Amino acid sequence: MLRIGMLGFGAIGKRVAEAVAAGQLEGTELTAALVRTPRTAAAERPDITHDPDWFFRYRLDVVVEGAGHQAVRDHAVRALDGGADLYVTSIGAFTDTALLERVVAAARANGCRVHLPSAGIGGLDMLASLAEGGLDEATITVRKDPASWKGTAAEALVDLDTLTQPHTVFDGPVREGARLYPQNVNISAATALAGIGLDRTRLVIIADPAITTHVCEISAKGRLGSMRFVEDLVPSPENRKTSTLVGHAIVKTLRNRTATLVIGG
Ligand SMILES: NC(=O)C1=CN([C@@H]2O[C@H](COP(=O)(O)OP(=O)(O)OC[C@H]3O[C@@H](n4cnc5c(N)ncnc54)[C@H](O)[C@@H]3O)[C@@H](O)[C@H]2O)C=CC1
Ligand SMILES: O=C([O-])CC(=O)C(=O)O
Repeated sequence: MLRIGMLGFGAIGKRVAEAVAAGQLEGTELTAALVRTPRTAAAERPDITHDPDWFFRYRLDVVVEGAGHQAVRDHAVRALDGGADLYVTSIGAFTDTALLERVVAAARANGCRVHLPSAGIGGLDMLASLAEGGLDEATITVRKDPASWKGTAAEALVDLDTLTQPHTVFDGPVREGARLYPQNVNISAATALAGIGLDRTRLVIIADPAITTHVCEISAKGRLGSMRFVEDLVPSPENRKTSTLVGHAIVKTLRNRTATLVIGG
């Protein structure tokens, strides 16, 4: 039995829990989940806690983070020191390269692995393959409706409520943009780490009143050729900043862990 600990129980964590409960992840149990604040729901589900010491008392094979950058900073090394493999979705936390190095060192010291899953972005397999031959340039554009940028740095740049035209709220290196928008563009950090890195990958972020979905595009060029990938995804009713697909993608990634036949990757 694969024992999963979930950091976060929102749009992503609940989808993993649903999949386990529905028998869609064979041989897997959701052993415990860690959330930020004490919740009444914890009374209904004793396996959900806000107490890290309680969470880490469980023996876990896998810890899946779907909680945010601070959770990566606070709990990633501890999860690995406990002997679990770690899946991180808040990949923008690794714009802090020293943190990534600490996490990888902890994994190595404990004989564990760190996974940065595709989650909300496609095309990383192709991008990483292109990078094997050397990449000259890579750009990721993240376009979401104005409501998805509420509570972010974009609010200081533009009135999101009265926007009538697409507005570019960031254009620069991923290392800077993924830090500025921690809940919305983790996919840009995944793209950068798969390709030509956090400083050389260009990130363009657009608040677009003409759309109601998340439209993200990767384009890259190198010695082996070029690629262009576009996705157009439905926002999660649980968290508008997150695409509904992300939780499903994590379920697929976890299924690949135990599957006999693995496609892609
Ligand atoms: N790589 C990717 O494609 C994507 C990554 N993400 C990342 O996943 C995170 C979670 O996304 P959602 O599930 O939509 O968020 P959500 O807001 O629906 O749920 C977040 C959950 O994490 C918990 N949490 C927050 N901070 C915590 C902390 N410091 N320690 C423990 N628990 C904590 C909250 O209590 C809540 O249960 C995002 O903030 C983002 O960083 C989100 C979407 C796509
Ligand atoms: O689900 C998405 O739209 C991507 C996302 O929020 C992120 O990368 O943080």
